[in-house]
Amino acid sequence: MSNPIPARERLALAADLPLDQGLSLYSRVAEHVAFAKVGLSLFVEHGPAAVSAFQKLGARVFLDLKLHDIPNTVELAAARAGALGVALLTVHAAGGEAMLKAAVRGAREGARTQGHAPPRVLAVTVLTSLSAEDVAAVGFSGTPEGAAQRLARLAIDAGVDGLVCSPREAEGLRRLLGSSPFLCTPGIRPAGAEKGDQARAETPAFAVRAGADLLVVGRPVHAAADPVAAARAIAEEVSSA
Ligand SMILES: O=c1ccn([C@@H]2O[C@H](COP(=O)(O)O)[C@@H](O)[C@H]2O)c(=O)[nH]1
Repeated sequence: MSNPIPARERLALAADLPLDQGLSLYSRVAEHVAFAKVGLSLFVEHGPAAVSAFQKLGARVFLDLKLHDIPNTVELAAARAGALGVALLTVHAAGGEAMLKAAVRGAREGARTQGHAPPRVLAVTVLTSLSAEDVAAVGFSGTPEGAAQRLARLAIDAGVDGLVCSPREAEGLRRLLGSSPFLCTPGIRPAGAEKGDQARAETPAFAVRAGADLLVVGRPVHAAADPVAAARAIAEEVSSA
């Protein structure tokens, strides 16, 4: 059975490009992709101007800053992000309960001061670039899936709205946490696409069937000979999964 949410609402373009190129690419694929993800490179270079530039194109902005600091610092940063009217904001689950609660509080308060809807705060569990060996080397015990589940439980209990995880972990997180957390999966690679630095990548159809709400795609669209055709093909795969 196909998912009732249109594919466009389930796709985010990772705009990890110079701003002018990111805006131009988003405009071309906007018919298939509702969210533009502003990440570290764009935000370090352009700050809030990068957010407003995508908002002017009609994009819902996913501000992927992966905040990870002491609670007071994260609360202040999340409040500034909330005030920008972003739809989604990321923090690292490994920042711990007090930091996660501070992020949610800050994001809601910042949005309220500007009359915006509060962003969904998403906690990054285990980066999709980490292999099982990397996960062991950074000191997590067990498998990436086990570590993702422990971090996810901590983050959801602290009040975040959703999680960032590999498509490989989405099904287990749905079993553990039910249908309500918003699950966002980067590490999306259409069949045959270059994996690059993504160690725990899967196809769009795999992510949808595993229970992902939002799929993040960057290089498979940027690097395609025809980015619009690539975005359309991913949207069709999402619709028919
Ligand atoms: O665990 C994570 C968390 C965030 N990301 C971000 O998603 C995109 C993926 O881009 P691709 O070019 O499709 O690999 C990128 O902006 C990352 O910062 C992630 O990949 N994994």
